[in-house]
Amino acid sequence: MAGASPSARAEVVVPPEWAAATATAAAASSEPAPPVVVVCGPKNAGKSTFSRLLLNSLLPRYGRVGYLDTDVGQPEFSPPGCLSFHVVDEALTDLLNPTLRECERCCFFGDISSKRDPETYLNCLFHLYDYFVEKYRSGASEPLPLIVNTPGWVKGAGFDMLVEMLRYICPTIVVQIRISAQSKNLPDGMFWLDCGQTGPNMINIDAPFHDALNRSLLIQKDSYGMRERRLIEYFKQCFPSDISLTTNKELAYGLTSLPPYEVSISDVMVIHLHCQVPPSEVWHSLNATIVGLAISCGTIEAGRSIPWCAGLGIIRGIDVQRGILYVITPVPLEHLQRVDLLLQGLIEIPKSLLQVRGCVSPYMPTNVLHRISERDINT
Ligand SMILES: Nc1ncnc2c1ncn2[C@@H]1O[C@H](COP(=O)(O)OP(=O)(O)OP(=O)(O)O)[C@@H](O)[C@H]1O
Repeated sequence: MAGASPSARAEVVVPPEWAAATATAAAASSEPAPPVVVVCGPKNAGKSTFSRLLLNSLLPRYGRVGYLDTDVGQPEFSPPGCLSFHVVDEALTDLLNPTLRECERCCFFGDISSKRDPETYLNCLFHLYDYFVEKYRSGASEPLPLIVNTPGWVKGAGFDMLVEMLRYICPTIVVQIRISAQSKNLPDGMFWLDCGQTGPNMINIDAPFHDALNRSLLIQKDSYGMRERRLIEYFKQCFPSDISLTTNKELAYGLTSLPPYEVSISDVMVIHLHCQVPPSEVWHSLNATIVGLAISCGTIEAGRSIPWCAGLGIIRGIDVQRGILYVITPVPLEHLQRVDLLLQGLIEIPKSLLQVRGCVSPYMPTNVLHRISERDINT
C-alpha cells in the first residue's frame, strides 16, 4: 500500500498478507478444537480491523465465533470500561468501526485503561476466558473458535499483562501486527514462553499502510470522541428503536423525560472500583454518575469475587429519605431485578449530553442533593 494516505478511510483495505493470515486461521485444524486466535501489536496498528476481517473469515466454516473483547478504552462491541465475551453469528458489515452488540458475559472494570488496577483487569479477563472454556470447550455447547483482540499498550506493564494473558489463554494462533518503528513492536517470536516450550502458530503481518519509504502510516483515532459516541449509542437503547433521536440534544431531552427505574437502596451494595469514598459521601459520589449494574454471582477466586455486569446505568437522582435510587438504563427489567451491586468506576456521562443548550442537566436536580444534605443534618 505504498503511498496510501494516513487519513481515515471509507473502505477497508486488505493487504495480501492480511488475507493470507485470515485464510490460514480459517483453514486451521479444528481438532481437537477450533482455533483460539490472539491478535496483538502496538497502538493503531490495525488489530481491531484485522480482528473484524478474521471474524468474517471464520464465520462461513463455524457459523458462530466467540470474541473476547479486552480493550476497555475502545471495546469492539461493548460500552467503555467493560471487558466482555460475545458470540457472533452474522458477518460484521462495518469493518472500520466498532458496533454495539449484546454480550453473553461482561465484567465492568470501570476505567478506560488497565493501568490503574492490572490485577483486577486480568482477573476479569481470566474469568471471561474461563466462562468460554467451560461453555464452549468442555460443556454441552458446540465448540467455537475464539478471537481475542488485545489492547495496544505493549510496553512496560502493558507488556507484562500481555504475557500473562497469553500464558493463561494458550492460543493456537497468535497474529502479531508490526509497524516500521521496530522499537514500538512486540519482540519477535513466542516472547511469552520459556525457551524450549512449544507454542502456537505465529503469524506476523505488517500494519496496512506505509509511505514511499516503507514507513508505517498509522491512522490516529479520536479515542475520546469514540468513547462519547459509544456511550450515547448505548443509552439510546433506553428508547424503542422506532423513536428517532438523531442529535445529542434530542437524546438529552429524551433521557430527561424518561421515567427512571426506582431501586431500593437497601437492595444494592455500592462498590467503588478505583477510589475510596467515606461512607458519609457515598450517595453524593454516586449521584449523576454512570455505574455498572452487576450481579454478584461470579465465582470467587483468591478471595475476590468477579461479578457479572448486566449493563450500565445513569444514577439520575437519589432520595435518601425514601431510600430510593433513580436509575436510567437500557437493561431489561428481568435482568435489572437480579442486580445487587452498583459498581462505580471512572466512566463519565458524555459531556455532550450534559452541555445541551436550554436543557437543565437531567441528572443533577438540586433537590436530590438537598434531601441528602437534610438527611445528613438529621443523622
Ligand atoms: N486495513 C485497513 N483498512 C482501512 N483502515 C484501516 C485498516 N486498518 C486500520 N485502519 C484504520 O486505522 C485506524 C486504527 O486501526 P485499528 O483501530 O484497527 O487499530 P488497533 O490496533 O486496533 O488500535 P488500538 O491499539 O487503539 O486498539 C482506524 O481508524 C482504522 O479504521
